[in-house]
Amino acid sequence: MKLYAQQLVRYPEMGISLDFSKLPLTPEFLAEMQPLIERAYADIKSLESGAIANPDENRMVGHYWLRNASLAPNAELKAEIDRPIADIKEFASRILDGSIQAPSGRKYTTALIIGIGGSALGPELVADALPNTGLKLAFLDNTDPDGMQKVLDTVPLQETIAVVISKSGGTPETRNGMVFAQDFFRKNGVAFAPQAVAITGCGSKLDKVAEAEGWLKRFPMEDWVGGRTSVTSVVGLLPAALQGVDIDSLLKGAADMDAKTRCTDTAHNAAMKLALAWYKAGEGKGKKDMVVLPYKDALVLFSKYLQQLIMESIGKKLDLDGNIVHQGLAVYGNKGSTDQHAYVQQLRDGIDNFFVTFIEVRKAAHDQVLVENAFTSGDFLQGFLRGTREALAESGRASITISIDEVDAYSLGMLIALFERAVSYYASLVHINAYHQPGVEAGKKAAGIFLALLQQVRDALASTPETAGQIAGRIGADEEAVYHCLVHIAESGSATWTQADCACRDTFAK
Ligand SMILES: O=P(O)(O)OC[C@H]1O[C@H](O)[C@H](O)[C@@H](O)[C@@H]1O
Repeated sequence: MKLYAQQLVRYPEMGISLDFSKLPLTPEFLAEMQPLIERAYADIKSLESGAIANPDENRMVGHYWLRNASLAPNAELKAEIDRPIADIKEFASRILDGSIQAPSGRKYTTALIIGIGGSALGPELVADALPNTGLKLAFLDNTDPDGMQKVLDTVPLQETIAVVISKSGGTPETRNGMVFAQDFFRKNGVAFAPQAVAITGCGSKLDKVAEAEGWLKRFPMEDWVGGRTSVTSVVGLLPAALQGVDIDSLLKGAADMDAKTRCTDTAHNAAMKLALAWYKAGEGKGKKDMVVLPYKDALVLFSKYLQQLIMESIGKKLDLDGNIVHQGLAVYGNKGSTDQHAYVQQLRDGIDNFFVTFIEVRKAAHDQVLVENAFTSGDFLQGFLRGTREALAESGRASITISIDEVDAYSLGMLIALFERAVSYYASLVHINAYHQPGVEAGKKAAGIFLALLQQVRDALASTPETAGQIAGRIGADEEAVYHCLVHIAESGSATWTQADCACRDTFAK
């Protein structure tokens, strides 16, 4: 049998196949990995049965139940899944058919989604990948005031429903997005609360604000769903339903992939094979980055989505026994064949520190135009995919190719579940906790310290010009940090800044 056929995992009834022939999982490698493979199957089984799979936060990890509620360990949890889905569908259909109208009396046409990280990347992926037959979606996914203003300037406020998403309900960027949007609504004479929906944990800060202000609707978010695996929860499903996506199809794609990759026969388990390929490529230590190259514009955000899913899950300092391991799997990518005109040069000829995951989409709805002789654009796209894959292989560069028939709600659900499960398996293979993110806290704490210093520096600014060093000396703070506070204060218009030849002699005054 040819290698490409030997190294293929196919689920023809689902329209997906994975070709590992350019990163072959040899019988010897599989035999060597068998003990770890068995551990990974046992781990995912206990995770799906409701074990505390996130020991640090003492939480169950239940995103797989979201697409098959019967797996949830008890009736209460099962109801927590079924009820919101019915609720989402009912709410979205009433928004779409106009039976819930904006206070202006108009039908809603736009949804402004406010969230960040796991509370934005999934909805953004779905919004970009799938057709829009319902509301137009716009996103505030950062605390950059100029970025937010740019988005707000495009939304018709009197027919815009605002959906604020935060699992914790306390993420500063999302709170800032909400306050910024509220301010914009107010300045334009539109009340925010009657057009606002919250998706958040019960009793969170956001939940309390939404309740106190009488927002249109609050959807609870379960504590056993992590942000980066929340796209098949209310976080992803409500925006998708508002966009007009068939959310049952999305869930079905994910459920079917879950079912296929629950089997312990590795030869037929696409997610386990994916995890094993990652392991093989990077020797179980993440020594090679994963470049994601979807040859379909609709999937351009997929690499960004996978970046969080994989890097926040796998990038860990400690293993489950507390040993320092500094695990990780770096992910980047854009789309083929655009990348061929950007960084594929390095992939082919430069440093060999990566493997590629090609994503091929077999069908194209608009491929009737002959662009050269008998060839269409789609022929070229296919040619570039196959050509790049071969050219990389010729120079010894490994790749995996995932092929799907088309990008629709079903196949997107399928891809999301495939990678979620590969992450679960890979985390077990390398023995780390995939479901916490302790490292993220360090940046948040440091930002808090900066803000406290910013206030101190603002209060300390005098009308006589002083250098950062002089102010730092007066308030007993670090000179470099004070300098950056002063520049920020000056650039926001609250101080004058006289620049000297050398930065350390710059002076600042009120
Ligand atoms: O949904 P939220 O609680 O607002 O969290 C949004 C995001 O922020 C955090 O910093 C985490 O690192 C992410 O995993 C999370 O998705």
